[in-house]
Amino acid sequence: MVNLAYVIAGSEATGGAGIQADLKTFQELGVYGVGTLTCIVSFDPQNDWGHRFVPVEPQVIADQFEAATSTYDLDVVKIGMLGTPATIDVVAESLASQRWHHVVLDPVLICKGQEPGAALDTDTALREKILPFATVITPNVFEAKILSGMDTIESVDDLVEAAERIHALGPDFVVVKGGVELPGPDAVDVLFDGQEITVFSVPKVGEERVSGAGCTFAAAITAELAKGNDVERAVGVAKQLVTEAIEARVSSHAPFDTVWQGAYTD
Ligand SMILES: Nc1ncnc2c1ncn2[C@@H]1O[C@H](COP(=O)(O)OP(=O)(O)O)[C@@H](O)[C@H]1O
Ligand SMILES: Cc1ncc(COP(=O)(O)O)c(C=O)c1O
Repeated sequence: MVNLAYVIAGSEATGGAGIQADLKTFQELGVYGVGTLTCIVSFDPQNDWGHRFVPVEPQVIADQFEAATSTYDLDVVKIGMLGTPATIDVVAESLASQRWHHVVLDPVLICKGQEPGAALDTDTALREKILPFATVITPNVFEAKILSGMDTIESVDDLVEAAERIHALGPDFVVVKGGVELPGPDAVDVLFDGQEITVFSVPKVGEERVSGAGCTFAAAITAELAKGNDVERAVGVAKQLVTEAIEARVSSHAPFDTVWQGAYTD
């Protein structure tokens, strides 16, 4: 039987993050990936090679959704970067038209190419319109602070408190990722299912933030859920895969500091 997973996310032109990383991760885990593109992120030579962000027209997003869901029976979806309130509106309407077994939300707020004020609008729209669909949400420390209202997240106890607060917003499962942001030797994530906390911890691979790690992690959770695994097992597989991917990128001396290239090829 072919397992299918769906992703609604943005393109990150170097292939390290975004829908490219999502689809590669699905493939790596033996799941057929179907994708709907929400925005295009590239580098802007006019702006110190910072991010250039272009949203896809809402109607085109709706059309892609219709094509994907009328062709395949999709009931597990990952939501990555949406980017604007208008995109969030159309994705929320589309999600409401189907029944989902799992909706994995990676609450990417904005990328560097957007005005800082855009994060607030996007945050409000995500909370109001997409969060109610999420069965699993995977915030990093920055996103967890915004969603939980906590000023600081600096310890495993803080990750736990953030997970509990975010759980109260509605998702069935919350994974708060400490990553390199949490001080200490380990990359720690906590999963809260409303009753129990499970801690996933590995020694940090370097100290730098790795672009694409969050996309790969949430995509791996999604792929494992599409295979019928439970959330705790899916997070365990995702943690192992993302750690190996970061190790591979570091040891392969990828040409770009913050983007892992060829993570799965060594
Ligand atoms: N340097 C690292 N070494 C090991 N694991 C890491 C490292 N950086 C991030 N991770 C892990 O990768 C996953 C994605 O985390 P993170 O990078 O915080 O997400 P995001 O890309 O959303 O900021 C988490 O499981 C996190 O703990
Ligand atoms: C389209 C897109 N999606 C997602 C992300 C977030 O990537 P991650 O959190 O995995 O580093 C980025 C970051 O640049 C992006 O450009």
